[in-house]
Amino acid sequence: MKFTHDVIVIGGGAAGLTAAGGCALFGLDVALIEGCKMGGECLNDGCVPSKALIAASKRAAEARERTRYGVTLAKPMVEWAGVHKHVHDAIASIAPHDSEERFEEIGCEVFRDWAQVTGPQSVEVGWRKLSAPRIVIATGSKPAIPPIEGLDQVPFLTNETLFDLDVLPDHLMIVGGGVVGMEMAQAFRRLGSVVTVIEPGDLMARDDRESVAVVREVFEEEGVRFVSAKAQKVEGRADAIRLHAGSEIIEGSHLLIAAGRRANCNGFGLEEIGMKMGANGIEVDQRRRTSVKGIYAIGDCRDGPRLTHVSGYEGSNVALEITLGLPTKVEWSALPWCTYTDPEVAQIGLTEKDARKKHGSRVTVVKESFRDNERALAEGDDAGHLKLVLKGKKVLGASIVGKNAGELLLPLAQSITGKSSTFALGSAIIAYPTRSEISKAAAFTAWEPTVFGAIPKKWAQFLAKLRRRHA
Ligand SMILES: Cc1cc2nc3c(=O)[nH]c(=O)nc-3n(C[C@H](O)[C@H](O)[C@H](O)COP(=O)(O)OP(=O)(O)OC[C@H]3O[C@@H](n4cnc5c(N)ncnc54)[C@H](O)[C@@H]3O)c2cc1C
Ligand SMILES: NC(=O)c1ccc[n+]([C@@H]2O[C@H](COP(=O)([O-])OP(=O)(O)OC[C@H]3O[C@@H](n4cnc5c(N)ncnc54)[C@H](O)[C@@H]3O)[C@@H](O)[C@H]2O)c1
Repeated sequence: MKFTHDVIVIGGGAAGLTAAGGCALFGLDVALIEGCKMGGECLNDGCVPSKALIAASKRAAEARERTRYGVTLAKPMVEWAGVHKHVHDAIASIAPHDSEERFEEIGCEVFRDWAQVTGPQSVEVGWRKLSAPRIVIATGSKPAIPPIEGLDQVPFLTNETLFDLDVLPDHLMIVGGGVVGMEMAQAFRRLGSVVTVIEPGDLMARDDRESVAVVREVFEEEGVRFVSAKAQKVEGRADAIRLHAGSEIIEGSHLLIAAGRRANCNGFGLEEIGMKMGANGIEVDQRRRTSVKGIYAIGDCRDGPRLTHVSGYEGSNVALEITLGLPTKVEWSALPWCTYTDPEVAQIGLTEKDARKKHGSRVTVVKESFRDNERALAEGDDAGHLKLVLKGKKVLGASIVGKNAGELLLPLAQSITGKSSTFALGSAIIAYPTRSEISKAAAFTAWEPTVFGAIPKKWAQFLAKLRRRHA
């Protein structure tokens, strides 16, 4: 069979761009197909706008605490048009990196239309029929819309519309206290909205409970209200929405649904070619191969962790497998993630709870507080801690809550993957005063009983005795 390309990549988000770019850099003929915006969710309605909004909200929060360190700031004036512009300027500044022009330059043939899979090796896009021995599905996900009575009758926001708001909500009700719900709750509260989060289960359920408790306390101090119930019914109209949750009726101006994701895996031909689907996404093996030979699925469209760096990781794995024929499995033992609340909650590897489930009583935990970190004390910002989850001296995971916690994950990634030991981390020279010292302190604490144990003590005493005798 004569193929039009070596590989067809469907989806121009983090996953698809990495796979397509990687294959093109090895000189393959790549078709890259994107039906909507290049850059996908992360750039257009995910990470980038949310982090830009968080940056604006931090500035407002800083000014709201008028006098600090003996310095008084003016009362913050939040101008929504300016915040909106900042968010969209941030998107525009990163857009060239993900653009059609850049990927054409790298060597991809870029198609800006919706793809339809017509066979295990063929795809139609617009009027073109493409074929390749390998296809990569990287079609992402959509916000999941929970079954709430009346939701089809009232206007509601999702991450796809939130960043286009033309006014700051008076009262934002958020259904879902997961990652999106929590990041946006604090951002909008700090910008001046009244915010109510409706969550029946644990807030940020995947994270360490002690870390989340620190965040919850800060949120409550800042005035975010939590309702511990399921959103069951909504009614009303724009600017006057009533939401029923448990025994409460909450009235707000805007409603944000942040209740998880649904994979984009239907309606473009995958079922017709017999592709197996899992509970929430395309079923894949560890090499991201689907049940249809020659077709891979990566990123948010398959079941599994939904994060930009995971999409990128899977994209490069699949590119290596396709270009060099190297079977490349995913490996999650050092998977990091970070929720950009203030304080941040960062996690890598296993939480204490998951480690205990897996390794039982062999798990030990070392906890260091930022109250013992001199940089944090000097800055008067010492909320939070680092928990090192260990089996013997091996790091299984770490949970950090505190200012810039996400920046502290790198040495722990190296420790989990065996590229650096806890001993190396505990004895490294770290610039003073930095928050990174907390990782060194935790690693050293893990070694303390061994370093100052009976044998080294006896040896030191023996040497001291010898010295007294012979000096
Ligand atoms: C508010 C919010 C904040 C987030 N913040 C973070 C963060 O801080 N850090 C982090 O790691 N993750 C974050 N995420 C998650 C992150 O955005 C996603 O995990 C990531 O963008 C997924 O990338 P992807 O390439 O798999 O999918 P997507 O980016 O969704 O890309 C899929 C692309 O495929 C296209 N497509 C779909 N079907 C077809 C078709 N048939 N034909 C052609 N094109 C098609 C779509 O138009 C889309 O552009 C956030 C998510 C949200 C909602
Ligand atoms: N910083 C980051 O890395 C970051 C930021 C934002 C989003 N993301 C990614 O985006 C994805 C989606 O985030 P999310 O917050 O939408 O999902 P999530 O799965 O984190 O949280 C969804 C929450 O909605 C709740 N919920 C569902 N139905 C409800 C109802 N009827 N009433 C009240 N609550 C209800 C659930 O109990 C759950 O806690 C995540 O997979 C995450 O990985 C990552």
